[in-house]
Formats: sequence, C-alpha cells, structure tokens
Amino acid sequence: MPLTFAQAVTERTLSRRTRLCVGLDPRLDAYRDADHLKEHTLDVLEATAPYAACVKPQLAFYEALGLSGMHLLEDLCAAARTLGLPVILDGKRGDIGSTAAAYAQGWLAGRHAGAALTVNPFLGFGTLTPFVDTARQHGGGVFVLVKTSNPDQADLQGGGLSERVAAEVARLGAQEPLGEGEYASVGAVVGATHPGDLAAFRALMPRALLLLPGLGAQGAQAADLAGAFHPGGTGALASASRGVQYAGGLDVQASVQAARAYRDELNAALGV
Ligand SMILES: O=c1ccn([C@@H]2O[C@H](COP(=O)(O)O)[C@@H](O)[C@H]2O)c(=O)[nH]1
Repeated sequence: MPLTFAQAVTERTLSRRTRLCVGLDPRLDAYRDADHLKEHTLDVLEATAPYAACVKPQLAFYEALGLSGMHLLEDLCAAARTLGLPVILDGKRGDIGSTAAAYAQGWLAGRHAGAALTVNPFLGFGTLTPFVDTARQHGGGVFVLVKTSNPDQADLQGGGLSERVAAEVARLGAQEPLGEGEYASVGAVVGATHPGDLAAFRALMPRALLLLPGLGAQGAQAADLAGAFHPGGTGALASASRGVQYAGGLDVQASVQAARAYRDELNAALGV
C-alpha cells in the first residue's frame, strides 16, 4: 500500500529532519520568457528537495500562464513524485457541492491522487464533503482555511469564526481510525504570522496537520512557530515561497541556502 499524504509527510519529516514546505510560485515578470521560468522553477524544486518535507505550488501562478502553466504544473508534480516529495496544491477551492465535487475530481483524483489541496469552507461545512471524501478515497489530503496569514483575515475570520472552522476540522479528523502519531487526511491552514495563536489551534485540532504559510516574505520567523508542533516536531509544515524561490534573485544556490537555513531554524526552535 502506498503511504497516504499525511503518512508521507510525517515519514519525510522524521527521516529527512525537515518541517519546511517549499512554495513554488513562479512569476513571469521575473524571467526572460516562459522557458526560463520553467527551467528555474524545476531547478529550484530539485535543488531544494533535500531540505523540504513537501512542496506547495500556488495554482494561481500556473493558471496565470495559461496552457503552458498547466503543463509546467504537471511536470512539477511528476518531478516531485520522483523526488519523493508530497505535493500540496494551493488552490483554496470551494463551491456548492456539485461544483466542489468537480474540483475534487480534478485536483485530488486521477493524476493528482495522493496530493493535498487547500480548500475554502466559506460556502458551508457540507461543501467540504466532496473534497474530504475524494481525498480519503485516493490517499490524499485537504487543508481547510482556518486562519489565513494575511492581516485583513480578521475582517471575516475574527469573532470566533476561525475556532468554529477548527472545531469542524477536528470533528472530521476524529472520524478517521488513526494509529499513534498519525494524522488525519483533513488538515488546516493557520498563518505562521499568528505565532501567539498556534498552540491554541494545535490543541483544538489534535489530529490535523497544520500548514503554516507566511515564513519569510510575510515576516513570520521560524523561531516563533514551535507552538504548532507536537513533541518530536511533527504535525505542522512551515511554508516559504518567495523566501526560497527568489532568495537570491534567480540564483538557485541562494534558494538552496535559504531552504537549508529555514530547515535548520525550525529544527533549532523545536530542539530536534
Ligand atoms: O493563509 C495563507 C494561505 C496561503 N498562502 C499562500 O502561501 C504562499 C505564500 O507566499 P510567500 O511568498 O511565502 O509569502 C502564497 O502562495 C500564498 O497564496 C498564504 O500566503 N497565506
């Protein structure tokens, strides 16, 4: 049996000693042309893989490139599979149930079986069902937006809404029979930019993998993220995109150094 997404992340976290999620968000204006973008993005993936627990392409950047972006995304996912890197497709999908089912089919089944997808619960908890069911059927995962990293999240996510979503993530996770140290297929996005809240969300969602975006370019620091992890340094993934891909302009060795430094800072913060 192949490992599920959550098992693969935990296995890689422990065997490679890394909790870093490398984000790959290629921006056309940074490159000479689309071929240059493709070459650099795949080079960064391969070069930083030894320091990565997983990789997270933001679908918006691939969609912005049209058909060539979709081809690049497929090449990137195939390369990640070859490198043994679990993939998180950051698409923040969500819609009425029948449309959600189509999104789930497209991003969590077929050639994306075993990947994870970020999902938006704003249309109601029932609309998460097709994503959760498809992820479970195909050994994948979902990361539900609980408290996003941007400052204006508080406009809508304050007033206890994030905690209500967290309770639903915990309820879904409790449906899954898990062994000691295992995580559910239903995880949560909690911004690394909210370090003071991480321990509380960790406690609210004990079986959920937490995806923590915001490391680097958005100002979050590895040293502040320990509250999101379980003892031994499992259960969360800290994500940096621009801070790795464009760490030194387009110098791939600078990306490698940045990924290694984030990995080391996270491990030091956790004492692992
Ligand atoms: O709450 C969230 C959820 C997702 N993101 C995504 O993560 C990366 C962050 O990029 P950086 O360059 O590391 O700032 C990007 O793809 C966002 O769409 C997030 O930032 N916050």
